Amino acid sequence: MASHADKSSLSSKTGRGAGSVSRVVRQHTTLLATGVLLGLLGVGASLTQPWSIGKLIEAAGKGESLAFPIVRLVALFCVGAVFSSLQAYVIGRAGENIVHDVRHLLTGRLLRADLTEFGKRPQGDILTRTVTDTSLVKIALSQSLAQLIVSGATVIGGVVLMFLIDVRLMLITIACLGAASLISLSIARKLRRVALQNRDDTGEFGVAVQRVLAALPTVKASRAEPREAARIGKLAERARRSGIRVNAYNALFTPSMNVGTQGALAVVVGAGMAWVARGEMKMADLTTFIMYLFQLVSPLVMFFMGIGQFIQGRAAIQRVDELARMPQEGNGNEDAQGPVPIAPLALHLPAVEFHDVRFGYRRGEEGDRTQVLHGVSLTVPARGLTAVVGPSGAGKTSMFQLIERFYAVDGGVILLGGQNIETLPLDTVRGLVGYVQQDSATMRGTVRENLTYAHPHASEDDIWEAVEMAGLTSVVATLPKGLDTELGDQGSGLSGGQRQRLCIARTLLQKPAVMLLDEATSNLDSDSERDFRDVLRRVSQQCAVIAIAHRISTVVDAEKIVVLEGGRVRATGVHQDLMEHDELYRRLAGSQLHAGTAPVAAATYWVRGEPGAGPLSSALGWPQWGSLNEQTVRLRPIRIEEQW
Ligand SMILES: Nc1ncnc2c1ncn2[C@@H]1O[C@H](COP(=O)(O)OP(=O)(O)OP(=O)(O)O)[C@@H](O)[C@H]1O
Repeated sequence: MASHADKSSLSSKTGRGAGSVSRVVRQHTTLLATGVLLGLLGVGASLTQPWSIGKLIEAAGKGESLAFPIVRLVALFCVGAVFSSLQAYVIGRAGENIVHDVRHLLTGRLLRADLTEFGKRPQGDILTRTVTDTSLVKIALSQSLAQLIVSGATVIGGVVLMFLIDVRLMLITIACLGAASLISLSIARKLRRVALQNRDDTGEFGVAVQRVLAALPTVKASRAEPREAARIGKLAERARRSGIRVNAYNALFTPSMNVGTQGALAVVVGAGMAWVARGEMKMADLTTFIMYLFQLVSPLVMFFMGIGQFIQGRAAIQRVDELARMPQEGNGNEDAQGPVPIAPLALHLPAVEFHDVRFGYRRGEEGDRTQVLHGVSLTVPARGLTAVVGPSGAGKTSMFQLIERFYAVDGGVILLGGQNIETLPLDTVRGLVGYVQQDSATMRGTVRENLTYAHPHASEDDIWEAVEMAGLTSVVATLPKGLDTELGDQGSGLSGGQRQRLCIARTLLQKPAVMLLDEATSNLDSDSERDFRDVLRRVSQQCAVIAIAHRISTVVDAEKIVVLEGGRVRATGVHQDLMEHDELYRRLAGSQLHAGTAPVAAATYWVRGEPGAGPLSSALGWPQWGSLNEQTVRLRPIRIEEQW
């Protein structure tokens, strides 16, 4: 994994460092400039304070009235304090505005990100960049930048005034502070390096934690807790070590400046007092000089710290810019088009057509692809159930993802209601197509929020109709707060089958023109699945339903069945035809059947001890599928190894 330093230098080489963040910052320059101006006014006030103290000492020495010098001094203190707190508020506000806009921009781009590119990045890394790095951007572009300007101005102003007071003392001061600054600069350089390393280490720790949290049940079921704890522990240890190094350099940084200042102070006081004693210098001037020297220390330290912070912040800016440059769906023009009214699809045209569609997932560099679909052509009528069956890895889910336009085809064309989907706005495509995914995504939130996710303004009647159609009414009745029951992450609080039905109800509520069901019934029990078949019948009279069939019973009823193998359409027809003419379909029909009834079938096989009654129905004279009812199917024995 390349370090940030490497990435940073790469970015600057390609000239891509200044990007989205700098565009956001430009929108806040007025507020930032106001903050800096207030800071400079505060600097002006504080630089006149030692001069005013000198005047007070002079007046006291001459026995003049002290009232005016004291009032002037207090007024300068107050003005300085007001400007400095106003500056802190305005700069802080600008910083919050910047971080808000950067996060808003990033979130928008992440939500519209091209899925291929998105899939290449660890989610923990995306989270770190969106949350932590944006905070560093805020610090770099508001606090550190203002700190650099204000403390820089204080240092320059102080140095000039000290030169005016006494050149010899100033040269002594520059020599001492210069030596200390050189040491501090070299420490700052090392500090930056270890701080970047610490950010990398902390980021890797975050990625590892996120990875196990996302798969905690798997970790537990695999008894991998000790291994994961050790692995994450090592990363935490690495972050601790680099954190300690950061701390060590930080601990050296300020004291090295302090030593320089204290050295300068000692020499200045010694030499100055000698010159005062010899009458070569006034006591008031020496006091003023020493006060400037004191006043110089803190801005000087702040200046160097500001440099360190700004450098770290620049690395964060580059990381954020890199994320914001993530390729976008539809070339990023989707939002510009705004919501487009969605017209229903024409009934006389097929709902979906694939014409010689070729597709492969991009891996790594451009051009490096895993070819998945090799010239798929098929037609899905505007009404009725079309089933897609095929062995695992045949490309069934990939076809659905192309219809949803999660990915773009490499060749051929997909038509939705007679129109090329690539020419339709994404919003229209996804409004027309409802998708129940294989791993049925349910989210944290109430059941109602999950149901209305694709159709937030659905009426209560529509919600209950969808709940009823998906067979969820009795489930909702048992929930403590009905539709307003809170679910945990990934919908925990419901069973797998209930979550799946929830996703089906959500898609029904969307009233899509095309409904894609990716093994949507895999978690349903036989009774629920039978009810759902009725639902499918009804829904398929309202729209086109394309189902990746897990259960053979879903396929039996389908108006059209497409058999996919190795990314090619191998056969198309109705169940009976395919059983008669397609060898693979016959085989698949058998194995899908077993997948749904495996435990029963396997147990039957071994208990009965009828090894002769094997699974290859046609070979062993098994009855034709059409003549089987569900009960016969459930009792049919299979070999144990077929489960695998
Ligand atoms: N995001 C991805 N990146 C790279 N390759 C992928 C990706 N998703 C799927 N594939 C590959 O594409 C091929 C087809 O996958 P797909 O999920 O479409 O198959 P499927 O027929 O739906 O399989 P299953 O029935 O097991 O769900 C597989 O070889 C798979 O490894």
